[in-house]
Amino acid sequence: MPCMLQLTASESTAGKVFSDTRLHRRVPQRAGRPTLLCSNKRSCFRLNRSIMPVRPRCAQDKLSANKRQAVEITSSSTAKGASTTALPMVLTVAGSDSGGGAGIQADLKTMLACGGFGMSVVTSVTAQNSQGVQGVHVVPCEMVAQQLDSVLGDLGVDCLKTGMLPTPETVRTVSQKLRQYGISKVVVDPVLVSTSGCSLAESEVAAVLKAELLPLCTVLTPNLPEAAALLEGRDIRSVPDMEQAAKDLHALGPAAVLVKGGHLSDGAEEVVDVMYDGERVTHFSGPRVCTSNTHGTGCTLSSAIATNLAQGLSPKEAVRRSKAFITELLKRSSQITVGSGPQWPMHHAKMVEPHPGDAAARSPFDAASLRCYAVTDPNCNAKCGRSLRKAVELAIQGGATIVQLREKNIDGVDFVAAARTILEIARPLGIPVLINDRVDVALAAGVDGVHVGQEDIACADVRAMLGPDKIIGVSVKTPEEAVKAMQDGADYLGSGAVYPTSTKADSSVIGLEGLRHVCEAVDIPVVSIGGVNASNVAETIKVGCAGGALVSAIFGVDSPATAAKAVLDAVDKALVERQSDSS
Ligand SMILES: Cc1ncc(COP(=O)(O)OP(=O)(O)O)c(N)n1
Ligand SMILES: Cc1nc(C(=O)O)sc1CCOP(=O)(O)O
Ligand SMILES: [Mg+2]
Repeated sequence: MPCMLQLTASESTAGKVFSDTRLHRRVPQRAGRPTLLCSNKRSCFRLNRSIMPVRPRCAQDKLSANKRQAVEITSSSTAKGASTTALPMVLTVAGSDSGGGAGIQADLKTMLACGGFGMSVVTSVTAQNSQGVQGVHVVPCEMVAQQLDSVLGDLGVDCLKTGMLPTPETVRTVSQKLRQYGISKVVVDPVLVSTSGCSLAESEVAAVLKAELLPLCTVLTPNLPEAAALLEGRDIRSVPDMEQAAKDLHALGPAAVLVKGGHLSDGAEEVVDVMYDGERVTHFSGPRVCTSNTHGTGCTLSSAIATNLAQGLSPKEAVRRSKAFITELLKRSSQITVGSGPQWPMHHAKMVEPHPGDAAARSPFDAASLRCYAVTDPNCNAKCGRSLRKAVELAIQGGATIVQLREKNIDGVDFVAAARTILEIARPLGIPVLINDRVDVALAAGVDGVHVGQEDIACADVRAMLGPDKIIGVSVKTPEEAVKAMQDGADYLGSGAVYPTSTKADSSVIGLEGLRHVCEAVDIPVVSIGGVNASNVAETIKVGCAGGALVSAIFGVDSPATAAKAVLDAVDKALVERQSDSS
């Protein structure tokens, strides 16, 4: 991984860094009188002078216009409204981690990865790396206040998060500014001690946090040691203990409390975080990711929550998404080696750059391939006295656009051999061949993909095994299953049974309405299956399908070619009608 260290003065908006030691910039002052800010790498000072207000250079620029509006609002001492810019503006008030894994640095990386415009107020400068914390330099409260004024008085904030607040005075300063600017969305990550055991806050900080900051807080995110510290050293050893702690912390003022369970040593494979919002307790579970790359997880989670809140999500939905984000980030970072100490950071770029399984990392799947989807069946072929190869040949002759080999009674060796003979027919014609259930067979035969159901190997695992370029189809019955499959890297969904079918008698019927809900929930193509034939396939196109998947209507009849042609004609006609209806 390329590592970069830049020595520079910090700029509280994080939009750019001071790169010139004699940088002069005019910034509007809240009271309406412009201020000339002079900064170099050793000092930063403010000169109040009577100079002409600066004319905005890009009057048409929306952001600039919004900034000006924010200035007008704040110059009458009111906080900027959350919707004055289209960007979710997120501010972290925290300590700097020179190692880049936690603190301000992790916060800004997270805000970027989650789609926020990250800004920063530095409360403390720490010298830190993978081995621990070597030094802490507290930023004077006047400078913390000045940074807050710079950001809140000009750019505006949709959500603010706090991290390391090293002294009681820092907590008081931040709380006072939150009240002054009327900041209504506040995430408090009560950073007290570093993972390596170094104290990051003076001992009186917990008491002042409770008295001053928690009453202003929207979501409080303590881990178990932090929750214990805020509750007079209470033992928290189980999920019921966490629930009680969340309720007791809620009584101190936050609208919601998320007690994180990562430190619970109960041997469970799942990590459960517990949230209490004054009405109900919610559990958020995710797999425990086995990795040393955990430095900065608390900062990252709280920043993700802040960015999601800034985007208008409810606290519960913001936490749910942020938990999924951190779990995925931990997985994707688990192999990264940085530094010689015990604690390695995560690499947030892993959530931005293409990853196997992301739609962006794969070549787009052509939904037109699904128009006439022929799914083989050994019983149909036996009944009609045809070999698998002959049956597929006829289906393709008639117009089948994709073939799935659903050979349930065949062993692996024969299955691979059969798949290779089908490839000989299909590949020259550009017809994709998929294997039902068996990822090993698909890999060995080199076919185009796999179709799996809810009881088969999980889609995300299939994607990890097949890589970004193979086609993966997943069977779903509900919108929830559909969204999950899409997120896990499916290219298309098979949804049914739309009508009763004796080919898979145990498949419950979802009907056309069930199919419509699935189609509406996702933006990957859906193919209908279960009792589908040339006479009813058009109905499934009307509710949003890209095609029909058929077993008996193609392979259980005298002429698979004629049957496939009738299906393809019906689908194409229905697609044209759907197109003209919508235009
Ligand atoms: C296109 C398509 N859709 C659904 C299925 C069913 O898959 P699954 O639920 O795994 O059931 P089996 O086919 O394995 O019995 C499918 N095969 N193809
Ligand atoms: C393989 C399969 N999957 C289904 C599902 O509901 O997911 S129904 C089904 C059988 C479809 O066979 P026919 O076209 O003969 O009805
Ligand atoms: Mg299956």
